[in-house]
Amino acid sequence: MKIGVENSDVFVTSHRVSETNNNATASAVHGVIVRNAIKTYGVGSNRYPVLNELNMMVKKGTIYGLLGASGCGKTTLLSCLVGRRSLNSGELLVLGHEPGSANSGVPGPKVGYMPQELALYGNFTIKETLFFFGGIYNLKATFINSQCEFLSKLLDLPPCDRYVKTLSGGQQRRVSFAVALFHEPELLILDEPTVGVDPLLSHSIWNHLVRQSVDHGRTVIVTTHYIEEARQAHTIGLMRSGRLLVQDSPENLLNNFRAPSLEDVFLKLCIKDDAKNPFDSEHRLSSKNPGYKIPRLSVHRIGALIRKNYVLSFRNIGIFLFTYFLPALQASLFNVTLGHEPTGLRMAIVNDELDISQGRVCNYTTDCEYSMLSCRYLRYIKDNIIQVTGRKGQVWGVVHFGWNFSKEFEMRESDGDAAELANIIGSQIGINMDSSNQQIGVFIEKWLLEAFGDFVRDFRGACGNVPEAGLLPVTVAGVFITERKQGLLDRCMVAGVKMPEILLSYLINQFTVMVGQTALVYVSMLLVFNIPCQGNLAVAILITLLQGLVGISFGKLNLKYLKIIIGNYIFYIILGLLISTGCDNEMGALSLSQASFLPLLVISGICWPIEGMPLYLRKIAYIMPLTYAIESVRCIFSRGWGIEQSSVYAGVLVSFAWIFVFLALCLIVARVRKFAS
Ligand SMILES: Nc1ncnc2c1ncn2[C@@H]1O[C@H](COP(=O)(O)OP(=O)(O)OP(=O)(O)O)[C@@H](O)[C@H]1O
Repeated sequence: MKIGVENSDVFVTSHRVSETNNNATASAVHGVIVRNAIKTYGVGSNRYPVLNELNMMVKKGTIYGLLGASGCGKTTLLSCLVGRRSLNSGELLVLGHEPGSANSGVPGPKVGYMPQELALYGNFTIKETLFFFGGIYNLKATFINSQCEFLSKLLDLPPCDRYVKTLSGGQQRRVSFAVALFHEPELLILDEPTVGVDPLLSHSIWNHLVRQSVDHGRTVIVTTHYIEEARQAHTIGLMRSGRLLVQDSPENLLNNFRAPSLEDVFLKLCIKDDAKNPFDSEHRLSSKNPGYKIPRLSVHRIGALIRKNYVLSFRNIGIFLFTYFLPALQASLFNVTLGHEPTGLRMAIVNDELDISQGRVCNYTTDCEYSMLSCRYLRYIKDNIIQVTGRKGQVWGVVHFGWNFSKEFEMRESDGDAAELANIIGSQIGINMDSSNQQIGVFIEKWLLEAFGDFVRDFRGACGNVPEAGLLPVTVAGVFITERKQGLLDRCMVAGVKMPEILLSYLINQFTVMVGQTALVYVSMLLVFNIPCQGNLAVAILITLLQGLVGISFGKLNLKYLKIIIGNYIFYIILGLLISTGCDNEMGALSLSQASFLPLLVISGICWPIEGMPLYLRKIAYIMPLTYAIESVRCIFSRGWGIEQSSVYAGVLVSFAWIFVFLALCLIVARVRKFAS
């Protein structure tokens, strides 16, 4: 018999969808009930319907074969059934509950899902794969082992210690099939399990499904493009353009349509459907957001995720070791490359005071004698400057002494305020600098001035005068320079894993790695580079660990005689999680992560003091996650300040605040993406 359901024609003989049916009664008989399901993709003018008032009833303990052309919406329907997507409107009951509702067990242990894509970890062995999902379902090792043995024989799997990535395509699909059914769920949802497998395997998969339903009373929904193989299903649903054209037993379909094959039935239905109204129901779409339920975290699921993360990390031991030692390596590299005074800077010395007849030898006395004072001054210039004679070769500048420098200097000393201008000019040391490199120029000028101070101090002392009286009335204090990663996910989620559990497991894994990284950084800084910590080292380590939750950055602190480089990780791991939550692929996440690193580094005052930025940028700089943290560590290391100082506790508070902000954003982005897709 034929029943018209609103504007979609659905032929129902064995099951009639009655709106007056009591849900409880229907659920007792039906494993899955779908009523008036509407699902759209896209937003605004790009919004298009994929499920169009679809109605479907799957009796408990039966096999339902969902057939339809590519793109008709089968996978979308299944993903709504397993709770990975939400309907825009309509009613969905799986095992008597709305998917995702409390105690529904869907997603969770009541459903076994085999997605279209492989959705297995290639670096896991078959056994590790089953143990990982077993951990998520909280199954005992003895049960997993016995199932592993049983399914190996049943599905003719390769030895359990073989890596998934080394298996053939057909073998991988059998492992994926084993993962869907090994925890013996009430409901099996299989998205094209027989695609790309040989007819023999396809036959054995169907035989197994029949046994699962007949012998164990399990409900099975299976999609396939191969219409004839679905003859073994109890019910067949023929889907087209987001609607079910018909659902009935294969025998009834063949009889009712007087067709020799199911393909012919489908063909007749399609021709009939084409004569009907075109697919357009957009005007009836309503928006229904089921709202966000705060999921309960499970220790065994988090545990399984953490073990999985560790196993996968250690399988890529090269990359793991690289990332583990990277902060210490980078910190060391920063320490050996940045902040040191430049050496080997060539300066040309043009000394006209030297006597050509005496071979221009630069001799001087240490007495109070106004003779060859230019040579006496030159001996105080730091070894960082290489003095070369004449103006030959590549030099950073020229230091020039007049022919009568010592005498002019003496006259200027004795005449004081009465000294003549010519005399003053004659007693000057001429310095001409190549100003193409500002930092080097600053260093050289500073050293030449320091040398002059030392020279005056020495000479005046030798003459019995107050040494400091001849010094320039300027002191230069310490200069501060502050320098600081999807089917698999779906499968885990259908198994009951919650987004916060995934985030938490990553945080725990990364945190343990980070503790080792931090230890290495501190050992190299304190013991190898002998950077002293004037304050409480524990607070500095706490800030580093808090900051470290998201990657690596460096803070370089240079105070007069010391340099400190600290690796910061926590902040960047969370930033990485946030980026990967919002990205569809690893390359996108990596690119975003890299792209965000440098701006963050620059704006946090690591490369250049914040005080040198425009005022509007300073305000932004101060709310950046690294700014206060670096300042705190600097205050602890160089000033010896404690946690009671606002500059120190601000770093701790700001680090905590950013961790919570980013974690909250990760969950919001994951939620928005679920509803947008
Ligand atoms: N995340 C998505 N965002 C936007 N459109 C999507 C998304 N997923 C699927 N679609 C579109 O929805 C339609 C139905 O896709 P779906 O995967 O449900 O079809 P299907 O019947 O399972 O196809 P196949 O048999 O080829 O797997 C297709 O037009 C597809 O391009």
